[in-house]
Parts: sequence; C-alpha cells; structure tokens
Amino acid sequence: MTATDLAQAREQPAPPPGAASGPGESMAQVLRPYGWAFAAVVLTQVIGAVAGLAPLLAVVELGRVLLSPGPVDHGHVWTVVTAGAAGLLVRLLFTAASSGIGHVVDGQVQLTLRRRLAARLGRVPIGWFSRRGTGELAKVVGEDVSAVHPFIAHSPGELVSAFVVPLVSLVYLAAVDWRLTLITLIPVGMAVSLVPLLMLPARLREQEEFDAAMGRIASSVVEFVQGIAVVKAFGGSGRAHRKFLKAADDFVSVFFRWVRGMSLVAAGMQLALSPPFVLLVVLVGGAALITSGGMAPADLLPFLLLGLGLTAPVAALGHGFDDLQAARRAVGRIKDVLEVPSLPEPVDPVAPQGHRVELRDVRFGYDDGYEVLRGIDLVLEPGTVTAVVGPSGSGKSTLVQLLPRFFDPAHGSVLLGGVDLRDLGSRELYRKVSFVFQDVRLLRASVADNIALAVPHADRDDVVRVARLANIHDRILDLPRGYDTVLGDDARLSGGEAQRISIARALLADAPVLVLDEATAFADPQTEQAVRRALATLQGDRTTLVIAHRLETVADADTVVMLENGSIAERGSPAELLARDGRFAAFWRSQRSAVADASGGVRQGDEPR
Ligand SMILES: Nc1ncnc2c1ncn2[C@@H]1O[C@H](COP(=O)(O)OP(=O)(O)OP(=O)(O)O)[C@@H](O)[C@H]1O
Repeated sequence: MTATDLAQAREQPAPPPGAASGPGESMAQVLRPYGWAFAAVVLTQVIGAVAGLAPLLAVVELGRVLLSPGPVDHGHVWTVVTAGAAGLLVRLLFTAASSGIGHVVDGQVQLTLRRRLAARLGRVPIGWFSRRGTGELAKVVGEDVSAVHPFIAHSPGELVSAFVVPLVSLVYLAAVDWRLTLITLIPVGMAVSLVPLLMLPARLREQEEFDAAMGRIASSVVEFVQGIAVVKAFGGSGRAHRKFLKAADDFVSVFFRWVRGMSLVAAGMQLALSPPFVLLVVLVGGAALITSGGMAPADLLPFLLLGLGLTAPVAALGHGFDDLQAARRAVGRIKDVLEVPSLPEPVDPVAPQGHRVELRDVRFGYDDGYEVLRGIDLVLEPGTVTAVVGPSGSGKSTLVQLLPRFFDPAHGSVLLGGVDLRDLGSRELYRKVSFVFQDVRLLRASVADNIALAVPHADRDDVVRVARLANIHDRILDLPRGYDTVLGDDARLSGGEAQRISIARALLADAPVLVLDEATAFADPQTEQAVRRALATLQGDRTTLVIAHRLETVADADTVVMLENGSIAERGSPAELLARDGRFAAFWRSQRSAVADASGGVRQGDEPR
C-alpha cells in the first residue's frame, strides 16, 4: 500500500489519543506476554531431554547386569527395560509438547508483529513512505517476520537440549569415574581451544572482507537486474555486466583467502568433535584405567554411550549461529520500523470551522538539516484555486504535502478552518483533505472498491459518475468484470489509467480541500480536458491547491504562488503578476516559448484572465 492509499484508507483503528508520538514498541515488549510460554517450552524440553537419557542409562544398567557374574535377575532386567521405554515415551510426549508450544507461540508472535507493524505503518507520517521502497517494507513485514521462526520455535528447545543433556550426562559420568570423565572432555577442550584462532585479527579481517564482498555482489546484482532495461536501452549493458563480473571475481579471491585461513582451524575442530575421535579418546583412556585396575570394565559402557553427546553443545552452537544471526538482523529491521515515531494525535480533537487553509511562517527540512521551506505565509480561501509554480527543487511538492500532513512543519503551523492540523485528528483531516499525487498505486481490490476507498458505502451510481468525470468509465467497462474486476488479479492498469482511478477516488471523496500535482493528474490531453471540466464543475466552494505545470492551469488560477528556493518570491493573480513583469513573468515567458517550440506555435486561450 502506498502513501496515497494509506492516507485515504484511514479507516484503520484510530491510534490512542496522545499516545502515538513516542518511540514504538520494542521487541522485548512484543515478546513479554509470551514469557510464560517460553518458560513452558524450556521446562517441557528439559523434562523431555532428561527423560531421553533414560534409554541410554537403561542400556548401561543392562550391560552391568548382564556382564556381572552369577545368575541374571530377570525381574530387575524387566524393570530396567520398562524404565528405559517409559523414558523414551516421556521424551516423545514432552519434546512434542515443547515443539507444539514453541510453534503456537511463534504463530502468535508473528501475528502480533505483523499487526503492530501494520498499526505503526498506519500512524507514521505519510512522508516517511516516500523515503522507503515498497520492496523494503514488504521484506520487513513478510520475510523478516518469518525469519524469527527459528529464533522462537526452534532455538530455545534446541539450545536447552544441547546443554541439558551433556550437563546431566557429565554429572552421571563424574559419579561413575571422574578421571575418565575428564579424559572424555579432552575432544571438547581441544575444539574450544581452537576458537581463539578464529578470532585472530587476520581472521576477523578476512571475515569482514568476506562480508563486504558478499554485500558488493548482492548490490551489483540488484543494480544489474533493476537497471537492466535502462542500461540495455542506452547501450551500456557491457559496462553494467562488467561491474557485476568484477564483483564476482573479487568475491572469488576474497573467498579463497577466507577459506585458506578458516579451513585448517575448521577441519581441526571437526576432527576433534567427530565420533571416531571421541570414541578413540574414551577407549584409550578407559583401557588405561581398566588395565591399571583403577576401573571396572562395565563402567566403560556409559562413557562410550554418553561421551558422544558431550560434543553436542559445540556443534549446536556452530549450527544455530547463522540462524540466530539472521533472526537478529531481521529483528533489528522490524524494531526499526516499530520504533519510527508516529504522528502525534490530539487528545481532544478540535473541529475546524470551514475550510480556509492558512500556512503561518512555515519552515521545514528533511532529515539532512537543509531547510527546504523557509518561512512560508500563505492563505488559501475557499472557492479559490491556488497554483504553485517554481523551478525544480524549489519546494513545491514539499509545500503541498504539508496540507494532508505528510509531515509536520518544523516551525510555524498549517491551519485548516482555523485549527492547527496537529489538533485536528487524522480521521477528520482525511475527510476534509483529499489529494492526487505522483506515486499512485491501487489496492488488490475491485475497481469499484478502489474508487470508493474513502467512501466505502458509496452507491454504484456515484462510483460510475466519478469514473465518467475522470474519463476512465469506458476503460473500466472494457475490463473482464467491469467495476468488479479485481486489480492485480483480473487485470492491470497502465500508469495513466491508475492516475484516473485516483482522480475518480478524490472526486468521490468530495473533500472540501483538494491538493493535486498536475503533472500526474493530467496524464494525456483527453484526460486533461475531462478532468479540468470535472474539477471546474466541482470547484464550487472547494479550496484547491495545485502544483501547476500547464500554462492553462496557471492562467485559470485565482492566485499564483511563485516559489524559489523554499520562499515565496511572488504571489498574486496571474494578470497582476504578468503586469508586474517580475520573476513570474519571466517564468511564464520561458514556459510559453517552451510550449511554442514543442507544439510549433502558441496555443490559444492560455492568456491569463
Ligand atoms: N523525501 C525527501 N527526503 C529528503 N529530501 C527531499 C525529499 N523530497 C524532496 N527533498 C528535497 O527537498 C527539496 C525540494 O524538493 P521538492 O520535491 O519539494 O521540489 P519541487 O519544487 O517539487 O521539485 P520538482 O518540480 O522537481 O518536483 C529538493 O532539494 C529535494 O532534494
């Protein structure tokens, strides 16, 4: 959903008054209600893991019974077998319960996160969206939320069992023979002692180079794919291709350095933790203790069975690390979105009196500290059209975006019907102000629903009426299911057609204040004529602010505001400004000669009234 859609689809739950401006919810706050569930996951996993040792201990006990001299005690054997089987059953039940609870919590957390993200996105300043790609946001709400799955559903259980089983085993083995226990720990000790080698400055540097090379490959692939059409069209495919190939070549050499540095240490760790090596160490140590008479042969059995499990935590940490890192990065991005400050909502919204718009000493800059609007004073009277003109980058879009409150001014205020927009309440604001800007996207919904976004219970007749006014009715009838065609599923519309739908939407909303960017709104001459007629009929008492790109619009406006470098350089009726022969007159002449050059002659009827 885009800025335009979001603003007009503000039928979402209203933010709690006064509570919306602070930083958003942290991840810890999201997870807090599930603390008991995590505790249950850990507890059931611990019980399951400990019970899982019972079959192994039963085998050990059976070995002792069967290897000891004298007649076999059948009753004891059956008790041991039953205990082992019961342990297995308990492990099965509790591990299943732990996994089940983990997955239910995971589902709940993902649902909560998506709801909170949706709620937060509905409350952040609309202008915030213009700096975020829709793809980037879709990734956060979709992929990143899904990436917490291993972190919530698997990691707690896996980590618990990876540590509990070796810990209980160690206690048991130490009770059998502490000397052989220490010997059994030698492989783990060897693997752990190799870890510092992975932390050497040279290794860390290689790891950083590896990550950077991966990043370069990723960005050159994205650039290559995203820009391929343009690059090909301008004959630069070879250059773009070369950049990608160079990133790939660089990656290979970095990768070889990284592998060379890591491979010996990694192989050493793998060898130390491998079952044959662990068994060898246990057997050699056990044999030495048995032959020296320090240990009974039957006591070797638990070490052979449980010794292998002692290496599990090291392996689990290694395997789970990547998952955890990915989840951590995803959670960071989710947190960033959840913490975007939202627009403050008034505790007691004030009702506007009429729809006169006033900007008082408005100053505004984006994040970079550069002031884009420098003290704008402007009054837009009901029933008038005000055209904003000015060179590219003079701040026209920024100025008009303050009316639908895409941003709040850093200084000064924007008033509607005598009320500061900050005291108005967003529902009331979007009932009063509608807009047609660039960046029109349509919802995956029927054409009729798309048009009736701001007036969900509108009659079909009204929807058809505004579609006719916006010159899109005939095109809609050509779609497979007419007004019931689901956009995105049944059909796709061109950019110009989407703009006309958005104009129809604004016409149906019938808000008393209309803000539009003409460059987008009047996509083709036929639509331009139709929409200009429609807006003229509807004008009545409306307050209209338009970024004017066509001379006809400028000539028809009641007031022209000439912006330069974030300030109003000139204002007045078009005729007055032309008579003054100042900046606007120069601007007008340059536009007129540009139009004349383009059309091979001056068009009639574009002189100011
Ligand atoms: N979302 C944004 N973040 C940061 N800076 C921005 C953003 N939008 C615009 N600017 C900067 O603000 C200044 C004014 O831009 P604005 O789009 O308001 O001008 P404009 O007069 O509408 O230009 P144009 O006619 O080319 O659309 C420019 O320097 C621009 O780089």
